Amino acid sequence: MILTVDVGNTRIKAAVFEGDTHLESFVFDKIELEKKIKKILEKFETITYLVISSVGDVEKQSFLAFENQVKVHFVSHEDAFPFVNNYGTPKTLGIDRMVLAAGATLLYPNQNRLVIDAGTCITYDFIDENNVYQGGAIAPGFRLRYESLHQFTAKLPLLTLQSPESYVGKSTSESIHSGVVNGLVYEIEGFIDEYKAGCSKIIIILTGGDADFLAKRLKNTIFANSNFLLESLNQTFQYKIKND
Ligand SMILES: Nc1ncnc2c1ncn2[C@@H]1O[C@H](COP(=O)(O)OP(=O)(O)O)[C@@H](O)[C@H]1O
Ligand SMILES: CC(C)(COP(=O)(O)O)[C@@H](O)C(=O)NCCC(=O)O
Ligand SMILES: [K+]
Repeated sequence: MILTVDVGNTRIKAAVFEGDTHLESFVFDKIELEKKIKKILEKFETITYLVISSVGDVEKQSFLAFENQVKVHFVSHEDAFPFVNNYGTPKTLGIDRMVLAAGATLLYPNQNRLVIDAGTCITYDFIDENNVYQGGAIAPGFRLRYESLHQFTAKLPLLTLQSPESYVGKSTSESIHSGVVNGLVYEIEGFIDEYKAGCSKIIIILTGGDADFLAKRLKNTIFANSNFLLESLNQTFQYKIKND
């Protein structure tokens, strides 16, 4: 049994797997990390591995504290990955993006794949039909957009995510919601159209904390799975074990 943990820039997600079976998921903040992991390990006594993908600023020691109970593995650029990496700066490619690309490669073999992860940032990752990771894009996510409008202006209030009534905002609040939500939806649609124009067939996977909110608002029918990173982490680790 494996406990996978994804440390993002907003929050921590974790899931327990037995082989390919996803048993339970958890979401928590950085300050609760050790307490939550301890509880999960108590609940699932047969967990043997703790597998971590981290792009956030959590101390490794918080995980190493469990080394007397389980084997601890931090996914790194040195691990075996099932794709050829054609990124110009492979060492700076986010480990979460590597894991998403690995999951897409293993779960949807030999086809063009675009993974869109809507979290703190919106990341786009393209793996072509020859299993070559080609790159993608990084853009601000919802919260970063709302916060930057407030932070870098004198007059704009800080709002939280809300569906706009229309693309024509009739007040300051409506204008902000339209700009942030419709803007991001149009941006994602634009990228999808661009990728679709560039390849005959492509599978698109949408994940991250805002995947469900976005999926409802996108014209394109795409596969939304908010657990895709954790499932990919499980697949990536199994691949590493077989290929080391
Ligand atoms: N309970 C929640 N707490 C915080 N963010 C949430 C929650 N539910 C949904 N979200 C949305 O998910 C986003 C974070 O997504 P996530 O994929 O967890 O980010 P990251 O991997 O960068 O930490 C937030 O910006 C927010 O819009
Ligand atoms: C782009 C990211 C900040 C996304 O983080 P997230 O939204 O998942 O918290 C992360 O993948 C990262 O730190 N990347 C390094 C730069 C790169 O991928 O090229
Ligand atoms: K992301």
